Amino acid sequence: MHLLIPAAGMGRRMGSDRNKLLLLVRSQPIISWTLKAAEGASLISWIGIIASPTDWQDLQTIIQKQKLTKPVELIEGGSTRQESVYNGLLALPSAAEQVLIHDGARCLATPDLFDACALSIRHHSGLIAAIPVKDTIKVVDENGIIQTTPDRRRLYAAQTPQGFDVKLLKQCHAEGVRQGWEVTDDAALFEKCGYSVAIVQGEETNLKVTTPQDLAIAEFILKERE
Ligand SMILES: Nc1ccn([C@@H]2O[C@H](COP(=O)(O)OP(=O)(O)OP(=O)(O)O)[C@@H](O)[C@H]2O)c(=O)n1
Ligand SMILES: C[C@](O)(CO)[C@H](O)COP(=O)(O)O
Repeated sequence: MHLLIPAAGMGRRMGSDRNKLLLLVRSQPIISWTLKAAEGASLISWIGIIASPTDWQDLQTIIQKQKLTKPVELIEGGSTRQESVYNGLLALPSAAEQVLIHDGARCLATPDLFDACALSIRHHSGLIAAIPVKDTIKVVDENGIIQTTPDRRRLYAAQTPQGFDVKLLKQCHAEGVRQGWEVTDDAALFEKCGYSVAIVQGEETNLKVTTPQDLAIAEFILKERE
């Protein structure tokens, strides 16, 4: 199974002056933890890291240090996650029929979660890891006044890995460019094109390291795993 790791973000919400994926958690860059999990997944055979060329040298050093046994390629990122993933899809080896996409910033995902998604893609052309939401969610208007309270039993928080049939996802990205759709995950493009997307049980600890608080939580979770 081919895996694409979007890693070309700026980390604005982290308030960092460099790509947040190069920040250290338990003395290792965030991206190293993500790569370690991908390396540990038995069904992943190829890894593409989508990143800004300014980070390629640092990434090469990290890859070499980790002595990964799986082939790793660097692919140029875009100005949004959506653009970065599309670049990644276009750079996949021609043999790739299905793909998993996993945020570099979700460095706590386990090898088991990658494998569960890789197994499930055999039965679905689109899937995402997701977990039921724990809070009551409110939909508000532009003035911050609550409009509705959706039934929580039908609400899931989207995570990655997300897995797709490569041909279909490429079509959906191309349609997204034509229509000017701006989305925050690949499942949204699949949904907009009318394809169904299944849910694979995600992991509560599979947080996306977005803010300094997340960095502290990731530090704690990784320490607990030692
Ligand atoms: N142009 C972009 C933007 C984001 N990403 C990647 O998409 C994932 C999820 O994005 P997010 O956590 O929002 O990362 P940033 O864009 O770096 O954060 P922010 O929105 O706070 O700037 C990250 O692994 C990030 O590196 C990417 O590959 N290309
Ligand atoms: C793909 C994702 O991680 C699912 O939760 C998320 O949508 C990434 O988007 P972000 O808005 O850039 O955090």
